[in-house]
Amino acid sequence: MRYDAVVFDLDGTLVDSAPDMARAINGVLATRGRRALSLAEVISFIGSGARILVQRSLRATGGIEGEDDALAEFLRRYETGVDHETAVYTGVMEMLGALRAAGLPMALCTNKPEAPARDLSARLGLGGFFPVIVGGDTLPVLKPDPAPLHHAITGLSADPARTLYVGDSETDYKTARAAQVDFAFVEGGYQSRPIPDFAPTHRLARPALVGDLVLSGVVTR
Ligand SMILES: O=C(O)COP(=O)(O)O
Ligand SMILES: [Mg+2]
Repeated sequence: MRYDAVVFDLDGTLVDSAPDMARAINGVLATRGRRALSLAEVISFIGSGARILVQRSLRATGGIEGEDDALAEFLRRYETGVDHETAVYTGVMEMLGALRAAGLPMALCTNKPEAPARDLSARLGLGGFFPVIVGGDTLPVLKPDPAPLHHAITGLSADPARTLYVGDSETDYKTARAAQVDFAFVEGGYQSRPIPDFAPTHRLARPALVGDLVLSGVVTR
């Protein structure tokens, strides 16, 4: 058994995007007279998409009233600076290059809305690796519903049974499980709590190791 396609999560898996998300949400909070969130707090709120990030941030600083306006302002602020401080994790460009050279089709499946996901990928030089990018607003449902992952796999014309999903969060784990797709958990991303009943197919200390895992053609369960 070897993998014929790989789908990646974005935030906390391929890129360290939390600083720009923190700047945008703290801008929203400042205009409402709320306190600023620490980077660690923001990281703990990432993983379920922009609306949930805004909801959690408002709730943590006094209450969720005005959520729709706050979400619109968050997206405006975020979209004007998606790549100010966001960096691709070490070794990721080389790993993606190696997978592409081996002919593996690759997609992104992120809960970040599709427009900033595409913009960020393009700005960081990742866009060319991913003919398919599924964001948190591409479909009516987002992860952990399995539909976005299935949509990405279908977009690649790949076989779900031979596809690996790579992510950093409980949301990604649940998504892969619901989609019945093998899952490689990348440590050191934005997952700040232990995941209940956690049994990923693979655990990797860093995202760059996806290359060795997939290109070795060996599946260790
Ligand atoms: O934007 C989020 O909440 C999470 O994004 P991710 O799915 O790329 O980790
Ligand atoms: Mg993530």
